[in-house]
Formats: sequence, structure tokens, C-alpha cells
Amino acid sequence: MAALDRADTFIVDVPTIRPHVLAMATMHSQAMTIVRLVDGDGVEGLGEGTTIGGLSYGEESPESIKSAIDTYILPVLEASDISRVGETMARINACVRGNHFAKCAVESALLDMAGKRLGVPVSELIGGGRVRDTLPVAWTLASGDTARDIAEGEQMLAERRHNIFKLKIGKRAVRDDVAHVGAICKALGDRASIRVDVNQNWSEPQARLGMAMLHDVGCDLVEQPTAGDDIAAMARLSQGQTIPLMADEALHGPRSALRIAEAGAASVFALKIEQSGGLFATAQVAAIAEAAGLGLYGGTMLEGSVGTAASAHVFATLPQLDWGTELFGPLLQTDEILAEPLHYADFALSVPTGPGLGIALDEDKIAYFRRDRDGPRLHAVTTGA
Ligand SMILES: O=C(O)C[C@H]1C=CC(=O)O1
Ligand SMILES: [Mn+2]
Repeated sequence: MAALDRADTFIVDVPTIRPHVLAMATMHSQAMTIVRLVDGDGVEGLGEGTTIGGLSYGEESPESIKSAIDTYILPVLEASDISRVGETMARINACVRGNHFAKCAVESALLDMAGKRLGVPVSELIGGGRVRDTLPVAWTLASGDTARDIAEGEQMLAERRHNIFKLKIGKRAVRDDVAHVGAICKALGDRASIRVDVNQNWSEPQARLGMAMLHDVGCDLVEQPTAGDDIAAMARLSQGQTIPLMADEALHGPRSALRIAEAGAASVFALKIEQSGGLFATAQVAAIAEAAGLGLYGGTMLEGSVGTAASAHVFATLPQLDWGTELFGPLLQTDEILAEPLHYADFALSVPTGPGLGIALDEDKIAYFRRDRDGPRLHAVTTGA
């Protein structure tokens, strides 16, 4: 039996190392909603709820994640035995609909505490347990400028940090975007895998043209070219094109995963712990993909180190992770909020080995970056597309 003793939910704004240009927003900083739970024995659990560009990516914002946790989820935790993670999450699911990002942050904190109590990493508490200690990590080239992207890619290859690159497209005309991708494939493509993410910004005819052209210039994968809620269009594209289509925004947990798999609407799933509704739900999405013969990729919502560590623990349980991961979120930020940063080397991220998530916050950094600190504030800065 464990009872909740203290909880703190706060938003942390950390600048990005350069503007990050996506089809729907340009990021200059990242806002992470961190939840810290402490039980009666002083065991602490951490979770993170993070999205991209305020409300421009999905239906939850940093502020709504905090409000859902404080107003509706904490009262459930106060009345629960929080050592029983599955039961506690079932109680939360019974009285809070949707709000997957908020639930994921809380489930992550509960699993962090459970792992610490049991003396095992969170990865041993998910699915069949941990099967790998390192994860291949992609980097997103999204400066908005082709020459700068190529220089950045060269630097990542020289440092042996990344040899998988995702390009954010969908903002410009299809042919201009393909020219940008083609130039990067030509410069880096024999030493790296180049993929694109359209973030739903193409119509079906644009996607038909774009996917065919992208295949011809040497691109390996197209992520969410069209609207995530139009499964029929995704199925037509996925079955009619040679280049593989990866589902991202279309995936919201096991039910949507089953619908997409049944419809043949993707050949790869981008797994995201927040979009799926938590770490357990992500493992269920992965199981559906594996049963359907689909490829797996470990996705990110550009979380900082807490959410990235939680994602890494889930992805470390997957025997087949054919497309690698993109768990580079902490590297996009100017400052690290962990006492000891996550370890990136040789094109891979090391999955933490300590009990729970295996991480601890840097309290000085948190005091400085939390939005509700005293003194001058850095507000999340995001410009529209
Ligand atoms: O996949 C997305 O849409 C979100 C994200 C992942 C990498 C990146 O740069 O943005
Ligand atoms: Mn995506």
C-alpha cells in the first residue's frame, strides 16, 4: 500500500538551440509539463506531458495538461493505493475521458515510483520486459534552410551522433519540398537514411504526387502525409505507393491502431507514449503492429529528458524496432533539466539502467526554468505556420 503525500505539477519553458520549423508551427522554445509525485515513504515519481506548438499539433496544451492533472487526476490519486499502477490508471480512466498526454505523464510518474520500490527499471515493468540497452536515434533537420540542414547533417555524421534524418516538409509547394529533400538525399543519402514528415499537410492528390517523387529522389519513408482522421485516404496511398507510409497523428492508442492495421492504411507505426495514452497503451499499440506485420518506429513529441526516458523504457521492450527511434528531444533544447543528462553516443541513446526511470531532476535548473518561478518569465514562444 502506498499513499500520495505530495504532488507538484509545473510547466518548464526551455529555449530550442535553433528555430525548429514544422508545417504547423515554428518552435523557439519547448514547454514541458512536469509532474512530480511523492508517496508517504518519500519515494518520488516523475512524468512529463509535452506537445508541440501549443494547440497547433494536438488537442492538449501544456496548460490543459497541468489543469487536467491538478483538477481531475490528483483527487483520484489521493484516494488510491498508488503502488498499484494498473488499478490506479483504471480508476483515472473511469472518470477522465481522453486527455492522453496528461494520463501518460501521471502513469509515467507512477511507474517511476513502482520501479524504485521494486528496484527495477521501468522497462522491466512493461510488456515482456527489456530486450535492449541502446536505441538508434534519428535527428530532425528542420532549420527551414537546405544548406543549413546539410551542414547540420554533416556535423551529426562527423560526431557519430545521428545517421538517420527526418525532414519536416508540407509547408511549401510539393515540388519545392521534394527539391529540398532531393538535395539532402544527394548530399547525405549514401551515409544516412532520409525520411520526411508532412504532419498531415498534403491533400490526397498532393500526397500521390509527392510520395512518387520522394521515392525517386531516394527518400526512405513518408510520415503522415495526409489528415490522420482520413484512414481511407491513407489506405489508398499506402497500398498505391512504393515508398512506405508511416502513421503518426492517426494513432491515438490501441483502437485506432487496430483500425489502421485492418484498413492497410500504413506499413509503419510511429509509437508515441503520450498520443497512445501512456506506456502500457504504447506497448499494446506495438503488439497490434507486430501481429499485423507492420514496422515500428519510436516517435517523440519533442519531450525533454523525462518524457524521453519514459519513451526509451517502452521502446527498449520491443524486439523489432526496424525503423529506430527519434528520441532526440533533449538535444534540441539549450539546457538540460536532469542532474545527469541522458547519454547519446555512436548514433544511439543509452536506456537508463537505474530503478524506475533512472533519472533525477537538476533542482537549480527547474527553479530557474519553471514558468511559475518568481521574477522575469520566459514565455513559450511559438509562431504560427
Ligand atoms: O513527429 C512529429 O510530428 C513531431 C516531432 C518529431 C520529431 C520532430 O522534429 O517533430
Ligand atoms: Mn510526425
